[in-house]
Amino acid sequence: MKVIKFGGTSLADGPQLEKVIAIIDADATRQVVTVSAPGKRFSGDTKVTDLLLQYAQAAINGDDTQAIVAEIAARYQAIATYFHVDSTAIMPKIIEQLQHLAKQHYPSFDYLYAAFAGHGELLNAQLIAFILQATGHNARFVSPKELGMQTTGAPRAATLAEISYQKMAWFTLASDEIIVVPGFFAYDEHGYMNTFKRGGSDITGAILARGLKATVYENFTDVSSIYAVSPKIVANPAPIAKMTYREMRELAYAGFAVFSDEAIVPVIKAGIPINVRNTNEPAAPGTLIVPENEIATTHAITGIASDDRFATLYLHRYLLNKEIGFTRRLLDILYRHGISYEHMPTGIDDLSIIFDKSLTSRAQFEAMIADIRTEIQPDILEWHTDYALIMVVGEGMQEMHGAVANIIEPLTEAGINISMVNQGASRISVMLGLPADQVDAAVKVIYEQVY
Ligand SMILES: Nc1ncnc2c1ncn2[C@@H]1O[C@H](COP(=O)(O)OP(=O)(O)O)[C@@H](O)[C@H]1O
Ligand SMILES: N[C@@H](CC(=O)OP(=O)(O)O)C(=O)O
Repeated sequence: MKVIKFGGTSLADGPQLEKVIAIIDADATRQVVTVSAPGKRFSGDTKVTDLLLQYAQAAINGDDTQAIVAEIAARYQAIATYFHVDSTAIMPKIIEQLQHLAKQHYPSFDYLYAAFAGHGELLNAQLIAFILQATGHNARFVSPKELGMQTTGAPRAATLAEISYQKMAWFTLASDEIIVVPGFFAYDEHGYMNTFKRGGSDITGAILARGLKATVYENFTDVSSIYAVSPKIVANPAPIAKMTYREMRELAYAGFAVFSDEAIVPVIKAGIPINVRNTNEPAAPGTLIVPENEIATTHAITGIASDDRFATLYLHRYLLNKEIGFTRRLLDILYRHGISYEHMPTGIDDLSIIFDKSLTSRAQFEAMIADIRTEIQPDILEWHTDYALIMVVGEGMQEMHGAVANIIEPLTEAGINISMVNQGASRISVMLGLPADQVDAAVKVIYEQVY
């Protein structure tokens, strides 16, 4: 059995869903179908998830929500209309669930946002199961709850409770049936809808692959390959035919938006290969992501990823490295404010902390900085919100001599100033930190150098 996941771009409208159904039909073992919410139909369009977040905001503000509900419903209606199905049997249910969202009580705004956002996938899975049935498939909608999936943690950045896998082992799939499972969300122990982080339908697919013991996890998107560098930065970059889990995890963390970094973890545990493929070119083999022992390294560097979602705090204080308990006091402040950090490179008198801006609000950061000023009293404190990281990743880097010099020298020649270099911990990557406005230029220079 294969688990297949279709991203928002693969489900944006009727013609896209038609391609998806052809892909399901082409292989009888593609029985577990995970779906995202309808994504962008064209550049500048708005994803249904983002429309739902607008709806959530309007509901919080007490604004009139009729127009936004109609806009969201129209996205589903257009898909139903394309397939000429009897939409009176499904659309009223979709509209009712949308309207019900604004009438419910939530423990906090975070729970409210999570519930609104997750409905993009919930309603799409219901609609797709309905269309599959109407077009002669033995298909049914299956909720994450029915499968035994249970979330834990923050409502909008949840993780799966480990107990879920025991429950999932009890789920039985008939030999000839197709199940359609909404991606991106599940319910917590109190029954509240929680979502994984944005892009989290990839995570659902990976959980299903592990929990239902798939032979492969096929992840269908809108590119025929994972490329050595983002096609948004370099035109026609080199495709990657095969890579390891840990290469993918590091690259995904640092900006390869094509696959979510957290989605690697469940499949690693089960050793299931991931195959990233293109809905618009289903015959292309795509990229295979496999365990470390299944790959013979062909080149030292597999990929170069970059992301500007970071901020950095720089602290300078003489004899900082001699002061016992300094780091602990600093981390206590972060802990008190509920802030997690990404990296903390240190020198003898200096320390930087790199944060992921998408995880923390501006107000939280400001309160944290105020406490650091009073409690730590650094000689210099700088806060930079436009910070980017580049990850140069490859299994072959472990044996490569002069890897860092090979990357840094051409950047220096190009006048690009790198403020942080970190190699070592993972042995398969070099991490560079730099101002966000220089990141694309730096990625191009590195790509030219290593490919
Ligand atoms: N290294 C890369 N290789 C391929 N695609 C990449 C890479 N880095 C970023 N992307 C982007 O990821 C996009 C696909 O991911 P996403 O938008 O999440 O798709 P989906 O809608 O299928 O979930 C591609 O269109 C591409 O622009
Ligand atoms: N729809 C959710 C989850 C997701 O995975 O979407 P997509 O497949 O469009 O990246 C989001 O926008 O975050």
